[in-house]
Amino acid sequence: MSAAQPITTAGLVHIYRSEGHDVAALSGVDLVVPAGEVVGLLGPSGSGKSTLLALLAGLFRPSAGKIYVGERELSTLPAKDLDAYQAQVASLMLQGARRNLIPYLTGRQNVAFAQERARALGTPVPEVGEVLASVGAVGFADDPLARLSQGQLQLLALAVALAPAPGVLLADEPTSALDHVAREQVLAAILAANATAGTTVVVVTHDPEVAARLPRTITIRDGRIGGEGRSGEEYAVITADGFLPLPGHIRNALPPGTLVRIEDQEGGYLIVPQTAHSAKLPDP
Ligand SMILES: Nc1ncnc2c1ncn2[C@@H]1O[C@H](COP(=O)(O)OP(=O)(O)OP(=O)(O)O)[C@@H](O)[C@H]1O
Repeated sequence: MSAAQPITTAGLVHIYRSEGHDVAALSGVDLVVPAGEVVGLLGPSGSGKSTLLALLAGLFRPSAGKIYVGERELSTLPAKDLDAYQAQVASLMLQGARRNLIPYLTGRQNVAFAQERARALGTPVPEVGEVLASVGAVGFADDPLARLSQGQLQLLALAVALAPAPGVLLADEPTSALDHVAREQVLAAILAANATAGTTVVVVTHDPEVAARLPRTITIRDGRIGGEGRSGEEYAVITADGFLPLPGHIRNALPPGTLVRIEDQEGGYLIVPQTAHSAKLPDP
C-alpha cells in the first residue's frame, strides 16, 4: 500500500526514434500534480497524452527532462527501483480493458495476480474481495471474462490497477467505448478510489462529459501543455521558459510569424497584433 504521491515533470521531452525519422512526442512538459489530486489529460489525437502517461508509469525513460514522483526521480532511477515503483506505487491502466487482464483467469484471479509483485516486495496489500467491492465488481468476479460486458471488463481492469493500493493511478481512456451507465460506474469507481484512499489520479480522456466531471484538466497540444481547465474555465499556461501557447481559435487568427505587442492594461495584459498601419516605420 502506497501513500498518495505528488507528480512533477520539468522540461520533459520524448522522442521516438524509428528508422528513417524521429517523432518528437513531447517537447517540454512542465506538469505539477499535487498528491491526492485528480487531473484529466485532454488533447487531440497524437498530441502526446499516452506518451506522458507511459513516462509517468516508468514504462520507458524520457529523452530529456525530469519526472519526480514523491521523492523519486524516474529518469535516473535504477532498474530495480523502477520495478518496485511499478509494483508498489504507480498503476497504469492501458487503453482497452482486455489489455489489462489475463484472458484465461477470472477477475478475482486477475486481481490476486496483480498483487503478487507487491507482496513479494513485502508491501501490505488489501484483501482481493475488498478491491473488487471497491469498484462494484464482486457479482461477476468469478465468471469467465468471455461472458462479461465491456463495462464489467473495464471495472475489472480498474480493480487490477487498484489491486496493490497504488499511490498513483494512471488511466488511459478508461471510459472509451462504454455506454452511459458503464461510463458512470467506471468514473465513479475512479473518483471513489481518490476520495477514500487519496490516490493521485491522472486520467486521459477524449470524452467532454468525463472532462466536465473532473476538477482540473490539462490540455496537451503538440507535445506541450497548451491549456488548463478549472471548473469549466479555460486558461493558457505560461511555460517555465516564458512561452505562452495560444488557445486554438486565436492561433487560427494569428498565423506563425505574426508580430504582437503585449500592452499593460488595468488588471491584465492585451495582445495587439501588428497591422499594416502599426508596422509603418516613423519618417526619419
Ligand atoms: N512507439 C512509437 N514509435 C514512433 N512514434 C510513436 C510511437 N508512439 C507514439 N508515437 C507518435 O508520438 C506522437 C504522440 O503519440 P501519443 O500516442 O502519445 O499521442 P496521444 O495524444 O496519446 O494520441 P491518441 O489520443 O490518439 O492516443 C504521435 O505523433 C505518435 O504517432
